[in-house]
Amino acid sequence: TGRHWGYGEENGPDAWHKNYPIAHGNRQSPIDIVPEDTVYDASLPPIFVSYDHCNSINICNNGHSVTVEFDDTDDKTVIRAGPLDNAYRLKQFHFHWGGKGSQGSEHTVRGKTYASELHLVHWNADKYKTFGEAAAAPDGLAVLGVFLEIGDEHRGLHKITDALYMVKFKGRVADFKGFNPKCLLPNSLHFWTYPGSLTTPPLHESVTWIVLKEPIIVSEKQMGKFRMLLFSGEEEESRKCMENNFRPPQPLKGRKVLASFD
Ligand SMILES: CCCSc1c(F)c(F)c(S(=O)(=O)NC)c(F)c1F
Ligand SMILES: [Zn+2]
Repeated sequence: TGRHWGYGEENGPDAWHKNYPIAHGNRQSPIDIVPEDTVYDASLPPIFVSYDHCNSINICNNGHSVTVEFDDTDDKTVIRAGPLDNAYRLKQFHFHWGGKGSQGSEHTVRGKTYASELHLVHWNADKYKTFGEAAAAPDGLAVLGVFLEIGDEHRGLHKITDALYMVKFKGRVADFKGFNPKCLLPNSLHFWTYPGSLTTPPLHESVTWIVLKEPIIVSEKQMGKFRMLLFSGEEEESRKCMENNFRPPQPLKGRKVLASFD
């Protein structure tokens, strides 16, 4: 098969444009968020996260990240309001992280990077029939981004890090039922929002980004467990630790970043 995209020297973010020219588009993600340049919009309502009847299905190593998938056949787990005109259904969440210390997030805040970034991926099921259709539409996806900062250990993250051994290799999937990602949200839902894209190929410009200002705190030990995952499958001889699976900030190209707080 052809060279698959990844985060290595040859197939990393700087090479993605060869197979995905949209990489040089006008609404690419992530971006560097400069708080002084954001616009406080008092008319922006808070976001409502309705994750009560949570229904995670499995945890998976897809060779780029570790993802937890949800049953999105009805409106049980949605976010609404904020910059959104519809209810967006939770499809999956995953993480991006570094190799050490506090590099690893995708969005940055005035150049500051965090150790990791959680992405909760939602799709506009009010307007589109399938996730795939929504993923290619300008208002199809809403991704809630949460920064992870190193400090004390995070009780909610334990359930995830304790399950990572089951999906060490690319292609592995394991049952992971009843996990409610609400426990991974910080106290404040103050957010920045801007029109952007997937941060991995196909880099569709279909994401309304909602990035929370307040990080959650996780321990170095918990982050270390993510780095024991492998990019490679069990049958491959080259064992590459899954780390630094983040795309660097992309040009803002005149986009306005709104803030829900002053
Ligand atoms: C279409 C693939 C399945 S869902 C998905 C994903 F798996 C992913 F990794 C990212 S990301 O670009 O890496 N982070 C925002 C997404 F945006 C997604 F929508
Ligand atoms: Zn992501």
